[in-house]
Amino acid sequence: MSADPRVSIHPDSSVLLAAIAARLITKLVDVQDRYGEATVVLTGGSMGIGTLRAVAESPACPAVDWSKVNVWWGDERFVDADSDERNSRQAAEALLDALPFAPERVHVPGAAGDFATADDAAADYERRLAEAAAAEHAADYSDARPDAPGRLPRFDILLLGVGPDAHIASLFPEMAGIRETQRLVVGVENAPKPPPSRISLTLPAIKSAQEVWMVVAGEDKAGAVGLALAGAGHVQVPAAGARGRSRTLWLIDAAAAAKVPEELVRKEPASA
Ligand SMILES: O=C(O)[C@H](O)[C@@H](O)[C@H](O)[C@H](O)COP(=O)(O)O
Repeated sequence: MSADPRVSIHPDSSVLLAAIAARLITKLVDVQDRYGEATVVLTGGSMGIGTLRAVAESPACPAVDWSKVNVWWGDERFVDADSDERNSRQAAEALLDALPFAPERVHVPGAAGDFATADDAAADYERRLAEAAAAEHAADYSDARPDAPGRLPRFDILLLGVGPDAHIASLFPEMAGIRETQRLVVGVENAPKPPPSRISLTLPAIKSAQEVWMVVAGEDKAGAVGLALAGAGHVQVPAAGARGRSRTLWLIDAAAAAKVPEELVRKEPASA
Protein backbone atom coordinates (compact mmCIF):
# COMPACT_ATOMS: atom_id res chain seq x y z
CA MET A 1 0.00 0.00 0.00
CA SER A 2 1.37 3.41 -0.88
CA ALA A 3 -0.03 6.87 -1.49
CA ASP A 4 0.13 8.77 -4.76
CA PRO A 5 2.11 12.01 -4.60
CA ARG A 6 0.44 15.31 -3.75
CA VAL A 7 2.25 18.52 -4.56
CA SER A 8 2.15 21.73 -2.59
CA ILE A 9 3.94 24.74 -4.06
CA HIS A 10 5.13 27.78 -2.10
CA PRO A 11 6.51 31.00 -3.54
CA ASP A 12 10.11 30.71 -2.33
CA SER A 13 12.32 28.66 -0.08
CA SER A 14 11.91 30.72 3.07
CA VAL A 15 8.10 30.66 2.88
CA LEU A 16 8.39 26.96 2.09
CA LEU A 17 10.58 26.20 5.11
CA ALA A 18 8.22 28.05 7.46
CA ALA A 19 5.26 26.14 5.99
CA ILE A 20 7.03 22.77 6.34
CA ALA A 21 7.93 23.59 9.95
CA ALA A 22 4.33 24.50 10.79
CA ARG A 23 3.08 21.33 9.13
CA LEU A 24 5.66 19.18 10.92
CA ILE A 25 4.84 20.63 14.33
CA THR A 26 1.11 20.11 13.74
CA LYS A 27 1.67 16.54 12.61
CA LEU A 28 3.89 15.69 15.59
CA VAL A 29 1.28 17.13 17.98
CA ASP A 30 -1.48 15.11 16.29
CA VAL A 31 0.48 11.85 16.44
CA GLN A 32 1.43 12.46 20.07
CA ASP A 33 -2.23 13.13 20.93
CA ARG A 34 -3.08 9.77 19.50
CA TYR A 35 -0.13 7.56 20.51
CA GLY A 36 1.67 9.48 23.25
CA GLU A 37 4.82 9.65 21.14
CA ALA A 38 5.82 10.31 17.54
CA THR A 39 8.64 9.26 15.27
CA VAL A 40 10.37 11.39 12.66
CA VAL A 41 13.09 10.39 10.22
CA LEU A 42 15.43 13.25 9.36
CA THR A 43 17.59 13.92 6.35
CA GLY A 44 20.60 16.09 5.52
CA GLY A 45 21.20 18.88 3.02
CA SER A 46 20.07 22.48 3.04
CA MET A 47 16.35 21.71 3.06
CA GLY A 48 16.55 18.91 5.64
CA ILE A 49 18.57 21.04 8.05
CA GLY A 50 16.72 24.24 7.08
CA THR A 51 13.46 22.54 8.09
CA LEU A 52 14.86 21.86 11.56
CA ARG A 53 16.06 25.43 11.92
CA ALA A 54 12.58 26.67 10.91
CA VAL A 55 11.00 24.37 13.52
CA ALA A 56 13.31 25.81 16.19
CA GLU A 57 12.32 29.34 15.14
CA SER A 58 8.59 28.65 14.99
CA PRO A 59 6.47 30.17 17.78
CA ALA A 60 4.53 26.88 17.79
CA CYS A 61 7.66 24.82 18.58
CA PRO A 62 6.77 24.37 22.31
CA ALA A 63 3.46 22.71 21.32
CA VAL A 64 5.36 19.45 20.74
CA ASP A 65 6.48 17.30 23.68
CA TRP A 66 10.03 16.90 22.38
CA SER A 67 10.89 14.41 25.13
CA LYS A 68 8.48 11.99 23.41
CA VAL A 69 9.76 12.33 19.87
CA ASN A 70 11.78 9.42 18.45
CA VAL A 71 14.40 10.46 15.91
CA TRP A 72 16.07 8.40 13.21
CA TRP A 73 18.05 9.46 10.16
CA GLY A 74 17.25 8.45 6.59
CA ASP A 75 20.91 8.81 5.80
CA GLU A 76 24.16 9.82 7.41
CA ARG A 77 27.59 10.73 6.11
CA PHE A 78 30.15 8.10 7.21
CA VAL A 79 32.77 10.45 8.64
CA ASP A 80 34.08 11.03 12.16
CA ALA A 81 31.49 11.71 14.85
CA ASP A 82 32.69 15.26 15.41
CA SER A 83 32.80 16.19 11.72
CA ASP A 84 30.71 19.18 10.68
CA GLU A 85 29.62 17.10 7.70
CA ARG A 86 27.56 14.73 9.87
CA ASN A 87 23.84 15.14 9.25
CA SER A 88 23.18 14.27 12.89
CA ARG A 89 25.58 16.94 14.11
CA GLN A 90 24.02 19.58 11.87
CA ALA A 91 20.59 18.50 13.13
CA ALA A 92 21.78 18.81 16.72
CA GLU A 93 22.98 22.34 16.08
CA ALA A 94 19.82 23.31 14.20
CA LEU A 95 17.27 21.85 16.64
CA LEU A 96 18.03 18.92 18.89
CA ASP A 97 20.52 20.58 21.25
CA ALA A 98 18.07 23.38 22.05
CA LEU A 99 15.17 21.12 23.06
CA PRO A 100 14.59 18.43 25.71
CA PHE A 101 14.93 15.38 23.43
CA ALA A 102 15.40 12.11 25.37
CA PRO A 103 18.85 10.73 24.45
CA GLU A 104 17.53 7.15 24.28
CA ARG A 105 15.02 8.22 21.62
CA VAL A 106 17.64 9.82 19.33
CA HIS A 107 19.15 7.13 17.13
CA VAL A 108 22.30 8.45 15.48
CA PRO A 109 23.86 6.14 12.86
CA GLY A 110 27.43 4.99 13.59
CA ALA A 111 30.42 7.16 12.73
CA ALA A 112 33.71 6.40 11.00
CA GLY A 113 35.74 6.29 14.24
CA ASP A 114 33.43 3.58 15.63
CA PHE A 115 33.10 1.26 12.64
CA ALA A 116 35.65 0.06 10.08
CA THR A 117 33.34 0.45 7.10
CA ALA A 118 30.07 2.12 6.15
CA ASP A 119 28.65 -1.40 5.66
CA ASP A 120 29.47 -2.28 9.28
CA ALA A 121 27.77 0.88 10.51
CA ALA A 122 24.77 0.12 8.26
CA ALA A 123 24.46 -3.39 9.76
CA ASP A 124 24.58 -1.91 13.26
CA TYR A 125 21.88 0.65 12.37
CA GLU A 126 19.68 -2.07 10.87
CA ARG A 127 20.06 -4.10 14.07
CA ARG A 128 19.07 -1.08 16.20
CA LEU A 129 16.01 -0.50 14.02
CA ALA A 130 14.96 -4.13 14.54
CA GLU A 131 15.44 -3.77 18.32
CA ALA A 132 13.25 -0.68 18.33
CA ALA A 133 10.64 -2.53 16.27
CA ALA A 134 10.64 -5.40 18.78
CA ALA A 135 10.33 -3.00 21.74
CA GLU A 136 7.43 -1.21 20.06
CA HIS A 137 5.75 -4.49 19.43
CA ALA A 138 5.46 -5.01 23.17
CA ALA A 139 4.04 -1.54 23.78
CA ASP A 140 0.82 0.36 23.14
CA TYR A 141 2.51 2.38 20.41
CA SER A 142 2.56 -0.67 18.17
CA ASP A 143 -0.76 -2.11 19.40
CA ALA A 144 -2.28 0.91 17.75
CA ARG A 145 -0.20 0.18 14.66
CA PRO A 146 -1.04 -3.30 13.39
CA ASP A 147 0.48 -2.54 10.00
CA ALA A 148 4.00 -1.88 11.34
CA PRO A 149 6.47 -4.10 9.49
CA GLY A 150 8.49 -6.43 11.72
CA ARG A 151 12.03 -5.19 11.17
CA LEU A 152 11.33 -1.48 11.44
CA PRO A 153 9.75 0.75 14.04
CA ARG A 154 6.90 2.85 12.79
CA PHE A 155 8.04 6.00 11.04
CA ASP A 156 5.31 8.64 11.26
CA ILE A 157 7.01 11.23 9.06
CA LEU A 158 10.06 10.67 6.90
CA LEU A 159 11.72 13.73 5.37
CA LEU A 160 13.69 13.58 2.15
CA GLY A 161 15.59 16.20 0.19
CA VAL A 162 16.18 15.64 -3.52
CA GLY A 163 19.46 16.21 -5.35
CA PRO A 164 19.70 17.71 -8.85
CA ASP A 165 20.40 14.13 -10.03
CA ALA A 166 17.17 13.04 -8.26
CA HIS A 167 18.95 11.18 -5.42
CA ILE A 168 17.11 10.81 -2.12
CA ALA A 169 18.79 10.06 1.24
CA SER A 170 22.05 8.47 0.01
CA LEU A 171 20.44 6.45 -2.79
CA PHE A 172 21.94 7.67 -6.05
CA PRO A 173 20.81 6.93 -9.64
CA GLU A 174 21.92 3.59 -11.04
CA MET A 175 23.95 2.65 -7.94
CA ALA A 176 23.57 -0.51 -5.83
CA GLY A 177 21.69 1.18 -2.97
CA ILE A 178 18.70 2.19 -5.03
CA ARG A 179 18.40 -1.35 -6.42
CA GLU A 180 18.38 -2.97 -2.96
CA THR A 181 15.20 -4.92 -2.23
CA GLN A 182 16.09 -6.97 0.89
CA ARG A 183 18.26 -4.96 3.25
CA LEU A 184 16.77 -1.97 5.05
CA VAL A 185 20.04 -0.08 5.46
CA VAL A 186 23.08 -0.05 3.20
CA GLY A 187 26.59 1.30 3.31
CA VAL A 188 27.32 3.48 0.27
CA GLU A 189 30.78 4.06 -1.23
CA ASN A 190 31.76 6.40 -4.05
CA ALA A 191 28.69 8.58 -3.68
CA PRO A 192 28.75 11.31 -6.34
CA LYS A 193 27.81 13.89 -3.67
CA PRO A 194 30.61 14.34 -1.13
CA PRO A 195 31.46 12.89 1.28
CA PRO A 196 31.69 9.61 -0.68
CA SER A 197 31.04 7.17 2.21
CA ARG A 198 27.51 7.13 3.56
CA ILE A 199 24.84 5.05 5.28
CA SER A 200 21.30 5.05 3.91
CA LEU A 201 17.89 3.57 4.45
CA THR A 202 16.85 1.68 1.32
CA LEU A 203 13.65 2.18 -0.65
CA PRO A 204 11.80 -0.65 1.18
CA ALA A 205 12.59 1.07 4.50
CA ILE A 206 11.62 4.50 3.20
CA LYS A 207 8.34 3.12 1.87
CA SER A 208 7.43 1.74 5.29
CA ALA A 209 6.88 5.30 6.56
CA GLN A 210 3.32 6.46 7.10
CA GLU A 211 4.08 9.81 5.49
CA VAL A 212 6.97 10.71 3.20
CA TRP A 213 7.60 14.42 2.73
CA MET A 214 9.86 15.53 -0.09
CA VAL A 215 11.29 18.95 0.75
CA VAL A 216 12.77 20.63 -2.28
CA ALA A 217 13.69 24.15 -3.41
CA GLY A 218 15.60 25.72 -6.28
CA GLU A 219 15.58 25.74 -10.06
CA ASP A 220 18.44 23.23 -10.22
CA LYS A 221 15.94 20.66 -8.87
CA ALA A 222 13.17 21.33 -11.42
CA GLY A 223 14.28 18.60 -13.82
CA ALA A 224 14.56 15.96 -11.10
CA VAL A 225 11.20 16.93 -9.55
CA GLY A 226 9.49 16.94 -12.95
CA LEU A 227 10.83 13.50 -13.87
CA ALA A 228 10.00 12.01 -10.47
CA LEU A 229 6.41 13.24 -10.63
CA ALA A 230 5.99 12.21 -14.23
CA GLY A 231 6.54 8.62 -13.12
CA ALA A 232 10.13 7.87 -14.14
CA GLY A 233 11.77 4.60 -13.02
CA HIS A 234 13.30 4.71 -9.54
CA VAL A 235 16.67 3.25 -10.55
CA GLN A 236 17.30 6.22 -12.86
CA VAL A 237 15.29 8.72 -10.79
CA PRO A 238 15.39 7.58 -7.14
CA ALA A 239 12.97 10.30 -6.02
CA ALA A 240 10.29 8.69 -8.19
CA GLY A 241 10.30 5.65 -5.89
CA ALA A 242 9.72 7.43 -2.59
CA ARG A 243 6.21 6.88 -1.30
CA GLY A 244 4.55 6.93 2.10
CA ARG A 245 1.96 4.35 3.11
CA SER A 246 -0.73 6.93 3.77
CA ARG A 247 0.72 10.13 2.30
CA THR A 248 3.40 11.22 -0.17
CA LEU A 249 3.78 14.96 0.01
CA TRP A 250 5.98 17.07 -2.24
CA LEU A 251 6.58 20.38 -0.45
CA ILE A 252 8.41 22.50 -2.98
CA ASP A 253 9.03 26.07 -4.03
CA ALA A 254 7.97 27.65 -7.32
CA ALA A 255 11.45 27.32 -8.86
CA ALA A 256 11.60 23.57 -8.18
CA ALA A 257 8.03 23.22 -9.50
CA ALA A 258 8.76 24.56 -12.99
CA LYS A 259 8.40 21.12 -14.62
CA VAL A 260 5.71 19.53 -12.46
CA PRO A 261 2.87 18.03 -14.51
CA GLU A 262 -0.03 20.53 -14.30
CA GLU A 263 -2.59 17.97 -13.09
CA LEU A 264 -0.55 17.32 -9.92
CA VAL A 265 -0.28 20.93 -8.84
CA ARG A 266 -2.32 22.08 -5.86
CA LYS A 267 -1.56 25.72 -5.12
CA GLU A 268 -1.20 26.78 -1.47
CA PRO A 269 -2.26 30.26 -0.41
CA ALA A 270 0.77 32.60 -0.41
CA SER A 271 0.43 33.10 3.34
CA ALA A 272 0.54 29.34 4.18
O1 LIG B 1 23.23 13.86 3.39
C1 LIG B 1 22.78 14.33 2.36
O2 LIG B 1 23.49 14.95 1.57
C2 LIG B 1 21.33 14.18 2.09
O3 LIG B 1 20.58 13.52 2.95
C3 LIG B 1 20.86 14.29 0.68
O4 LIG B 1 20.01 13.29 0.24
C4 LIG B 1 20.18 15.66 0.59
O5 LIG B 1 18.96 15.64 1.30
C5 LIG B 1 19.94 16.05 -0.84
O6 LIG B 1 21.18 16.07 -1.51
C6 LIG B 1 19.29 17.40 -0.98
O7 LIG B 1 20.12 18.36 -0.40
P1 LIG B 1 19.75 19.91 -0.53
O8 LIG B 1 18.50 20.12 0.26
O9 LIG B 1 20.95 20.61 0.08
O10 LIG B 1 19.62 20.20 -1.97
